[in-house]
Amino acid sequence: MTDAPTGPPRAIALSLRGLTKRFGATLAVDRVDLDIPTHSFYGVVGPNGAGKTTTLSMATGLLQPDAGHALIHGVDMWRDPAAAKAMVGVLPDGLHSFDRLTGGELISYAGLMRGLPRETVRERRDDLLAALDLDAAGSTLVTDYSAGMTKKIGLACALVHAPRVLVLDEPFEAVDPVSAGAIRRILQEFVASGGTVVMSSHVMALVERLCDHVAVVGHGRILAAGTLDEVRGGEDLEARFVGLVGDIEDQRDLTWLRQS
Ligand SMILES: Nc1ncnc2c1ncn2[C@@H]1O[C@H](COP(=O)(O)OP(=O)(O)OP(=O)(O)O)[C@@H](O)[C@H]1O
Repeated sequence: MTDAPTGPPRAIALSLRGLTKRFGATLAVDRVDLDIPTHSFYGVVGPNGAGKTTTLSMATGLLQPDAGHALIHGVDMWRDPAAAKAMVGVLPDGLHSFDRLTGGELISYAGLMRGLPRETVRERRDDLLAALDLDAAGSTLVTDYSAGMTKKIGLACALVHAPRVLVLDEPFEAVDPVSAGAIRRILQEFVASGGTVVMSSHVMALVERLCDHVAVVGHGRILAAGTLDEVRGGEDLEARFVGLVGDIEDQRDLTWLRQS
């Protein structure tokens, strides 16, 4: 018996091999292997402290791994960081930016740092501020931004050099529903036009709605990874997630909180 034809294998946009990171006694990421196909919208989910941010930080050149490799379209992030980083846009967790710049200046700075011509930077800055509904805030200092606005300006900085792969840590956290809709549209168009999005999130419904692939991370390891349907295995993602990472073990009642 032969297997049904599945079509040619998709190229890999981001490949992690044996990625490992320890902080003192904590093994935050433990020999992670993961392949993220090109043109996928890939969700990374896991409980608090599972190792998502540490993994994504190593994959994008923000944190040096103790062991292992991260390849962006075949280019090793830690052997050839300039070439690898040119292909990635990153929205880190808790953006530490130059918050005495205005939003517009911050996008321009990101574009110039990426080597774009001034005129291109100007055009893209204005396009991004409009697309993310930040025109009015473009001349406000980032230090005066709300959490959601800071997230949006971080996303604009990640997009300005038109990367092939976007790696986003909790892009929808603290973002209002209208802005979330704008971000969703931008990301969906990015994937439809050939880009790859990797996004961590705690919101299972959002991952089910947006992502075509998902990895579940727990205790620094990949517990399940594949297409959304493969990982769900007929359940909804939340049920599968709880099944994989385990329910909270100590279900102690806070009886002292009861009012009567
Ligand atoms: N700079 C650091 N120094 C010490 N320990 C760290 C550091 N960064 C992360 N850790 C630890 O590594 C583990 C993984 O943390 P990480 O932030 O990657 O998890 P996460 O899955 O992104 O969590 P969350 O969903 O809460 O953001 C945790 O135990 C965390 O306390």
